[in-house]
Amino acid sequence: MQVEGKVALVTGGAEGLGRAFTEALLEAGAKVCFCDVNTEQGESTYTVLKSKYGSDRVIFQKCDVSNQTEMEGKSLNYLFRCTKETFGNIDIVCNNAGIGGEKPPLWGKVVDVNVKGCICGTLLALDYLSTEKGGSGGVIVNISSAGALNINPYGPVYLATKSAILSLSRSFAQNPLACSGGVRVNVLCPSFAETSLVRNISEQNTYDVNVARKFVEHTPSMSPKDVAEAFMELVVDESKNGAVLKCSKEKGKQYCTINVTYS
Ligand SMILES: NC(=O)C1=CN([C@@H]2O[C@H](COP(=O)(O)OP(=O)(O)OC[C@H]3O[C@@H](n4cnc5c(N)ncnc54)[C@H](O)[C@@H]3O)[C@@H](O)[C@H]2O)C=CC1
Ligand SMILES: CCCCCC(=O)/C=C/C=C\C/C=C\C/C=C\CCCC(=O)O
Repeated sequence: MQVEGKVALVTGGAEGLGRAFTEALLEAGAKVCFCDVNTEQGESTYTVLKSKYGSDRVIFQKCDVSNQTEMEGKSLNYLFRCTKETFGNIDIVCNNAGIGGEKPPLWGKVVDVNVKGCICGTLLALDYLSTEKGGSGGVIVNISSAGALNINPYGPVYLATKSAILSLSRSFAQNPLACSGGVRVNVLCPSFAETSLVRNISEQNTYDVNVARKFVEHTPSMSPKDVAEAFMELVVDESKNGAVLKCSKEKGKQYCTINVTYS
């Protein structure tokens, strides 16, 4: 896909990986709407990006991806509508917003943000991108985790949500809604990257926090820019649909094949 002139929507773009994805898309010539629940950080990032890329190429919207109804404030429905109204089309969607939290009552919010937010964002993306519904096709990249391909005793709820994103994306890639509408659906599975999510590992979002921190310390971490490079490959390479791309500091990019049969 030629990214120049295309329109992208990124959730959770105020900082971390979402900000790096937003910048990579802007750098490649796209117009980007990024959203975040954190207005202060979002506005601050917007100020930087606007001065670098121009106010006609980037917009920031406050949005909580776990908000399923218009009544409660800025929902994903609103975000998609606003992006289309501002830029005229949507070609690229990245469902990135995600949080960690293992213990009650936090784990319910983790499911709402990571799973429901990604499902809602994927369904809306199919609606807006599909050629059968007036769109011009395009690509959805959902953000899972390298942990979703394995087990991890310290973050079972977080990793369950990331496994859900993996299955959701691989399944939608073969679904008629996507296939007949010219929409590719790919999933990125990063290992550790230097962001607030990892810096803020605590008793609330991991079991055995000291062991978890040691595990993180001993696993080489990527910069958000490294992860954005892998993300852009899934956007640009039109041969990739249903692709599962793992990336890590030690091994770089690796496409994963998952073979499961029903019998
Ligand atoms: N940092 C890492 O090592 C890895 C991160 N990931 C995934 O990458 C994604 C981004 O994570 P990071 O950048 O590391 O985290 P981060 O905490 O640095 O950034 C996440 C952003 O999402 C926003 N956000 C949180 N809840 C939201 C909501 N309900 N609605 C809208 N925005 C919301 C936050 O305010 C923040 O700006 C997440 O889905 C995470 O699970 C996956 C693998 C590794
Ligand atoms: C090789 C595992 C890569 C996991 C990368 C990832 O998604 C990082 C998430 C970091 C924090 C999320 C917060 C809580 C979830 C808890 C654990 C995740 C794994 C932590 C660990 O010690 O392995």
